[in-house]
Amino acid sequence: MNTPSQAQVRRAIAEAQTIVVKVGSSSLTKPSGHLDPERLNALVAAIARVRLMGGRVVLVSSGAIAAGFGPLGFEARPTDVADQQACAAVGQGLLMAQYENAFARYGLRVGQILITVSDTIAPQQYRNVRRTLERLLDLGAVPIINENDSLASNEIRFGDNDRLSALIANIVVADALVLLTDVDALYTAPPSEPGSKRISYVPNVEDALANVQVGGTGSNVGTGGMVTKMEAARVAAVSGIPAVLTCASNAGPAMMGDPVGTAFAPINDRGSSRRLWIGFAAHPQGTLVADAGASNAVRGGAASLLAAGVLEVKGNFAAGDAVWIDNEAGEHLAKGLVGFDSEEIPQMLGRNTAQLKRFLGEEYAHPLVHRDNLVLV
Ligand SMILES: Nc1ncnc2c1ncn2[C@@H]1O[C@H](COP(=O)(O)OP(=O)(O)O)[C@@H](O)[C@H]1O
Ligand SMILES: N[C@@H](CCC(=O)OP(=O)(O)O)C(=O)O
Repeated sequence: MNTPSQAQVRRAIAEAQTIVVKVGSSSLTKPSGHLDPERLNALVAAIARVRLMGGRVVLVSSGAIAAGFGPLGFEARPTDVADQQACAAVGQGLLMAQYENAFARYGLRVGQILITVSDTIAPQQYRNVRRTLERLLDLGAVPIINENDSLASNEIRFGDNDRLSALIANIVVADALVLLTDVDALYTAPPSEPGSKRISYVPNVEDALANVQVGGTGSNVGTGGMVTKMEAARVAAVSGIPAVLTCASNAGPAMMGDPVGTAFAPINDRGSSRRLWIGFAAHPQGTLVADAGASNAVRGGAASLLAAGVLEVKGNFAAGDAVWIDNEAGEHLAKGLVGFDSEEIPQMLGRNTAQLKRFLGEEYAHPLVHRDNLVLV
């Protein structure tokens, strides 16, 4: 696709029907570990304006831990995981109570959704998340999403809401992603470094990653810093979704397409949300090893993976799970959703469609991975 101009990207954001807005902890809370109602109310006012003009907004809000540690008597954001989970349990309630009040002033309802990594991986849960979000939006509510910090174990956490917001933008097929933080834009280096310069437009985020020096969080409550925000902008760009990054006080102008913060151009056309999910979220549970012919066909991008071209199956998985498709050298060629359980596949290997039908029955005469469920890596 042709690289759009900054004005085109800003216009696309202004015209977005469905917007995912992500706001960081430092934009909603005070360093003492309490909510900052004034700043939260200002953000709600900006979102309500878009909502009342007919836009659909999904809010991914951090801040549970940062709003909970003060009321629980901690002087600073705790580092112990159980402490953090307890703070999140308290802070999430406070956060939602404040959002509910603030949105109610505009006659708007909010709906809380707490997500774990597995909800974006397992196909059934993914479909449930999607259906609930769509229904909330259809009913005019503002879904407010956070990671389920109190239940997620450390090993299987997103840990930051930046990447989660990009996945949510895919799930709801958003037209724009707005990343709100405590810095007004992306800089060529962390703003604390002398000489760092503000960047107002990133035509290709993958190229920019090589030229920008990104650092960790600048506050005592944020988590991912600019690294995870750039990753979120990259996932959005690759998914065909324009993004803008700026400070929370610029939320209104950012959503209106004004030239604030840093705009990121999409670098691909929009894919189907299902394919994007396979590409970004689905965790492969096993591997199908393709022979040379099947490897070429898969690499060509338009072919299904047939049992006749598969040499080996590895791992335990069920029909519908994601699997790697590797070549004989063990290189990953593609990721796909497999049509059969791992135990069913060995008897199918090397057989063409007619043989599968004759020896195993009609229900086996199908590709192992259909091309619609396959994404090249
Ligand atoms: N190249 C950069 N440009 C802008 N900010 C950067 C850069 N590298 C690191 N940062 C830091 O990232 C911080 C924002 O990330 P973070 O603290 O995680 O915010 P949030 O809580 O909003 O998610 C900024 O305050 C800034 O200090
Ligand atoms: N889920 C955590 C926040 C995680 C996170 O991404 O924080 P931030 O870097 O402030 O966006 C919470 O609500 O405290």
